[in-house]
Amino acid sequence: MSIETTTQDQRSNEKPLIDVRNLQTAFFTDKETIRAVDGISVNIDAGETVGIVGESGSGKSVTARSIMGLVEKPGQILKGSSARFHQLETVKAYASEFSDHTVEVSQLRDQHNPQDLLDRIQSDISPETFDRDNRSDITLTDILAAGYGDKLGITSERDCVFITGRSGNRPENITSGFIELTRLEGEMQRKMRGGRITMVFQDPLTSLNPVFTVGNQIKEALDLHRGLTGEEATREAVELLEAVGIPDAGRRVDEYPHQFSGGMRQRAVIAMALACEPELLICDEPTTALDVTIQAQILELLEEIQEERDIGIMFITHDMGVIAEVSDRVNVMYAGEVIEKADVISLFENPKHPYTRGLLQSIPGGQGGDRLQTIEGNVPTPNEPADYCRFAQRCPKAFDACDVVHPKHVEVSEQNDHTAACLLYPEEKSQAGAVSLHREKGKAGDGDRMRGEKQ
Ligand SMILES: Nc1ncnc2c1ncn2[C@@H]1O[C@H](COP(=O)(O)OP(=O)(O)OP(=O)(O)O)[C@@H](O)[C@H]1O
Ligand code: NI
Repeated sequence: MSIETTTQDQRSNEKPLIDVRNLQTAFFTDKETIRAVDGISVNIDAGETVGIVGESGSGKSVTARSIMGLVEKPGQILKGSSARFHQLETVKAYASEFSDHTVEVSQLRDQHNPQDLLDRIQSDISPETFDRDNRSDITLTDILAAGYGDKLGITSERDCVFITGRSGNRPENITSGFIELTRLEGEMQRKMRGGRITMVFQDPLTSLNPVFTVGNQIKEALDLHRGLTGEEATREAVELLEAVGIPDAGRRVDEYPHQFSGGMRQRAVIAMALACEPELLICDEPTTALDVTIQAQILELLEEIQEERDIGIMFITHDMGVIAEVSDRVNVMYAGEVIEKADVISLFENPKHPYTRGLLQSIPGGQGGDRLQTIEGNVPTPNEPADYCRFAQRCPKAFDACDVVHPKHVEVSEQNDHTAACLLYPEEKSQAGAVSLHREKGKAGDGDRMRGEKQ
């Protein structure tokens, strides 16, 4: 989990493992609509750990559940959202197994001009909806991934593997493409969840069944996702338990979860996750319930696993200290939005958003000195698309415009890819200049006021 610029550079031409764009997940209850995740964009490369940090209720878990396909009624991922899974081998396997859910974008491209299609989408959509800077940058692939293809009648609502390039007709000749995670269902969903993408929750008992031995549960995963059974599966289960540092694995494989300590249980859950050979591991507060020593051991274990297996990790926590330890890059969430993103060093050395600064001051021994400061007030529930800054009420730096202009992400330092959504930036502009920049960015057809159509 070191920051290696060379690896970053080598990868810069490639697609990230997962590319989440403008993800919006809302809960439609009788009383209210909760826009739990309101337009976040996050990407993760193979071998990289991306942290998601924010106070309770900021939308971290709903982000994870949306990617996993675990959003349940009355929750819904809204149209305009996209989460593209780019791992080529998996795309090929899906294209082969679910060929009737596959669309050849290069062929559609000959027939359709993205700009014409955009004109045909009724609501006025801004480039921001697609996480692009200009309207002309929006591609056909963006339009399909965000779920507008079926609205336009050029794909079916069941299409989910979008193939952009291949030479010849066979799945093995596919050269690029992605699986749109927000549109998976049924068997396609089951293969992805707990297969290519797995999740580790705060409480290991959510993932472990008390009536089966730990070994049997690992073997079930091995059977389901890798077709291993019998002796072979038992051997692999023991090896996995050894790999996650469980001593005397040959004996413990036949024990039940209640015979394991909390830390050992979480290790067993991680072994179960690894049994599926995931490409992406989502950890939602995996160490929050553990004591500090065990927590450190689990974090170390995750780091080892990652180095060995080159998997991408999304790491969710409300703890800035843990984030500093595990992440390569960090996304700070507030009320359904990512409000600052940067590599971990820039974020901690040079935090920009007043909310990030507030979080850092609340770390014991952190920038607040010995006094532990917490930000006064609570995260508001996002009920409406915001045309103001959701943090303004609690922000020590707020000024008049914060109540009427929605801040957009702008570059805030020379460091690459360090952005914050705050009207104080860019610093080199006057306050009025900065405000009008944010206003302009949000305009482009007032698109984001129109967001959030139900799928
Ligand atoms: N099933 C649900 N029905 C209605 N609202 C929900 C549901 N699940 C989550 N929410 C709401 O979505 C918002 C975000 O919740 P989420 O669990 O993602 O927060 P979080 O950042 O993970 O917080 P924590 O640190 O406490 O785990 C909250 O306002 C929450 O009440
Ligand atoms: Ni959570």
